[in-house]
Amino acid sequence: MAALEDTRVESSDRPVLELVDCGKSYGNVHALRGVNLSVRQGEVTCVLGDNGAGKSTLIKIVAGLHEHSEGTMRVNGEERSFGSPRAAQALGIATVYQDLALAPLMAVWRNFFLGNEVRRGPFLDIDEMKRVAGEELTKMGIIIPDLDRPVGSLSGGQRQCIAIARAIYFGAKVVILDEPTAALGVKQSGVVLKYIVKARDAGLGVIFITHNPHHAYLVGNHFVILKLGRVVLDAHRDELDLDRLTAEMAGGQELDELSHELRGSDPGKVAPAHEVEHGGVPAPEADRADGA
Ligand SMILES: Nc1ncnc2c1ncn2[C@@H]1O[C@H](COP(=O)(O)OP(=O)(O)OP(=O)(O)O)[C@@H](O)[C@H]1O
Repeated sequence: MAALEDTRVESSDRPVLELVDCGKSYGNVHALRGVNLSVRQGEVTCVLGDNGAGKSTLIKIVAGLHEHSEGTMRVNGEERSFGSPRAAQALGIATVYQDLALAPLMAVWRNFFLGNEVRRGPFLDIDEMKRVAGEELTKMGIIIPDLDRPVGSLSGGQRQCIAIARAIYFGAKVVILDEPTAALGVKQSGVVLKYIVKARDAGLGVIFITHNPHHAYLVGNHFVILKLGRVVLDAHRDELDLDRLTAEMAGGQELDELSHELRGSDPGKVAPAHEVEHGGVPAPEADRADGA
């Protein structure tokens, strides 16, 4: 499968964000152990993993919500420990959560500036905010004819794109996307995936958290699979194809063992996992929705 487009800027050699041997424990639960991750500008780094793999924990560390308990985190080569989301944002690390932190009843332009309002004296400078929001969204290829529309009336894909555009406008160098396509249908996922490519081409380091290897492979330059808090695969796009990524994500060997077991109990009904299309992964929710 080919990438959506390959017009990206030359990615830099030095990672903008780096985790070295990072770990996080909650009491005696080791949510992450020995995790190495390098995020480069102009690249999409996909972090894949099943439920409980440690994806949310990783996001929380990089977003400044939680401190890591082991290892080192570096931003532009300097060792850092954020302590708060504000500290992460100040270093250009923005997180777009699944629930988006957009206010559904507020207009598009108002959401774009939420928390960073432009004022003229004691008053909000509404004209200026509308002008800039319109200009920026258009520049980033997001066409929303009426900026006074409440954000809640837009499609899920458009909402994701506005949240990403907002992060970029306010100076993000790294943007972390927490399962941005998980709740979307095929068409809307496509809108978001195209926008991820735009963010990458604009020179951002994108961390794309997802369950879906098909979505990851469409836009990713670099793939990391987490399992039970550990990195089980860390590969560049030219080192693996979609089938291998899907099989690794599905736990190829475990699936083969399972299909072997199941075949023992009901022969003829269960195909060997490696013969099941897409490595035996059930069609993701997103792909079953109608995408409207
Ligand atoms: N606050 C917490 N206290 C105790 N254990 C936690 C806490 N947060 C996460 N864990 C545990 O850490 C492990 C990793 O969880 P995490 O939420 O990071 O996984 P995930 O990959 O995001 O999963 P999902 O896709 O289901 O959200 C799990 O075993 C989870 O139960």
